[in-house]
Amino acid sequence: MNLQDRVRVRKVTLLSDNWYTLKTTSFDWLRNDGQWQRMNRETYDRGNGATLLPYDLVRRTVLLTRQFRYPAFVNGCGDLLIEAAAGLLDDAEPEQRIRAEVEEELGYRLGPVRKIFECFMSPGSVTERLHFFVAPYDSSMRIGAGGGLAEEGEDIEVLELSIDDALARVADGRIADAKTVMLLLHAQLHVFGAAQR
Ligand SMILES: Nc1nc2c(ncn2[C@@H]2O[C@H](COP(=O)(O)OP(=O)(O)O[C@H]3O[C@H](CO)[C@@H](O)[C@H](O)[C@@H]3O)[C@@H](O)[C@H]2O)c(=O)[nH]1
Ligand SMILES: [Mg+2]
Repeated sequence: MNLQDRVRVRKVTLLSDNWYTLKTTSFDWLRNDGQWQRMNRETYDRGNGATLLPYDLVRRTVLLTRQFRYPAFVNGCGDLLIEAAAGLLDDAEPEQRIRAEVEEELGYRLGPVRKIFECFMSPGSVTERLHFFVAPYDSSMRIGAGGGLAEEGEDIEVLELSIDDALARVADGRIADAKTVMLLLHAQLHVFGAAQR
């Protein structure tokens, strides 16, 4: 049965329309046992995003960012967060947006990029679909210091790590951002791993 035939939306209420939007929706769901069940779910809509891991196969390095994330801080994170460069699409194409974001945050103008997958990062409450990319980089692509847009409150450090150091930080929890862990494990298996075989 088509999913559209299992959901009957009754009422959508806008709870917050400040920076992004938060809604609560009352709907009926047709359960597997054939019964209709009434539900309420909140959805936080901040649009879709893209993220990218630049890698250097010769030097066995990757480029990451380090920045303050208030929602992580308020949930007990006592350090700046190490993350892959990422940004919201603002209705642009994912590849075009992530290229611009890598220039702003990392200061590199990339050549070809490769899409690897797209994922819902928190599908119980956040609508966002995140597009994942990897791309080779080298020093000739560096066009600036990166750091993000200060006028938007971005205060980003650029971090170049060996892939082994980055993976060690995933293992001991110093890298704890989901998109970044996903990209690094992908790179271990399919980028650096493939290059060794
Ligand atoms: N004033 C204000 N500014 C905000 C607010 N929330 C975000 N911003 C600003 O909005 C901009 C968003 O920056 P981007 O680089 O486009 O996005 P991002 O925050 O890095 O998000 C990326 O990472 C997220 C977390 O991993 C991803 O969820 C997201 O898809 C994206 O890839 C930043 O300048 C940030 O300071 C807010 O509530 N108020
Ligand atoms: Mg960003």
